[in-house]
Amino acid sequence: MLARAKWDVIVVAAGRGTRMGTAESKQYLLLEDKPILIHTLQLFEAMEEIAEMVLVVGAQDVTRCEELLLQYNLHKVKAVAAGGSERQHSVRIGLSLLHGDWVMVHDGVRPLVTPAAVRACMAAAERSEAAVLAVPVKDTIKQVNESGIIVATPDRRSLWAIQTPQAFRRSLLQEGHERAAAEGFVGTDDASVVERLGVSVTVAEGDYTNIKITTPEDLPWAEFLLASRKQE
Ligand SMILES: Nc1ccn([C@@H]2O[C@H](COP(=O)(O)OP(=O)(O)OP(=O)(O)O)[C@@H](O)[C@H]2O)c(=O)n1
Ligand SMILES: C[C@](O)(CO)[C@H](O)COP(=O)(O)O
Repeated sequence: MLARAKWDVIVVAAGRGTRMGTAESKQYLLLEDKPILIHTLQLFEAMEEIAEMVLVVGAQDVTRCEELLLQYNLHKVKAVAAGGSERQHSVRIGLSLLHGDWVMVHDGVRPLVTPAAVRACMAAAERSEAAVLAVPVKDTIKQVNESGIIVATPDRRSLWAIQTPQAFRRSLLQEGHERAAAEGFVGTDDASVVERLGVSVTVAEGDYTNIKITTPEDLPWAEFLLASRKQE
């Protein structure tokens, strides 16, 4: 039986990609034969659980992205909006354009997320109203002060590297963003604005191939992972 399409997705791609160090914003760099962002959008386009998407991009890229949507037949993207100065602002802009009950937020530069991982995140959110994809950290993580001195070594067993998508009942995410804006809070992920409401956010275990393409060495790694999948 086909799953009911009940999830909407905000794909955020309005960043400048400064850590990548390229003239072209990293979300438009080619991964194999098409832009990284297109890989990401095609993943959700193909999932029957997804009703519609909103794409949030740099103001200068709105027209370009509208043309890409036509070129790649990305019919579920119902709007392309100009983002804000921070990722959180871009999310909030996307959120204002959606009205379904359930919403996921996904980084446009995480093109390698799998449908199975997305489904695990959606299922966890449908149980708890808020869930994020994550993986246990493999390295020892330490807190270091401004002088470069280690001040704490958290127990690694409790540490997870948080990914996207992050999935929520839309009204909850909306409340979190409104509270954060009113209080001037800016976090680095979407769960943080919901945690501030005192809501428990569930972790759904994803996989280590769902990398965020951030710095130059991530590009060959993404190419390798994509090629490896084709051989599976
Ligand atoms: N104001 C912003 C900042 C980031 N993003 C998006 O959020 C995702 C994760 O952000 P990140 O990897 O940090 O991308 P950039 O901000 O572009 O990278 P950098 O910090 O190196 O400039 C990316 O898809 C990015 O385009 C966004 O939509 N709006
Ligand atoms: C949302 C995120 O991908 C979770 O790990 C991460 O916080 C984004 O951080 P960025 O600095 O905006 O890439």
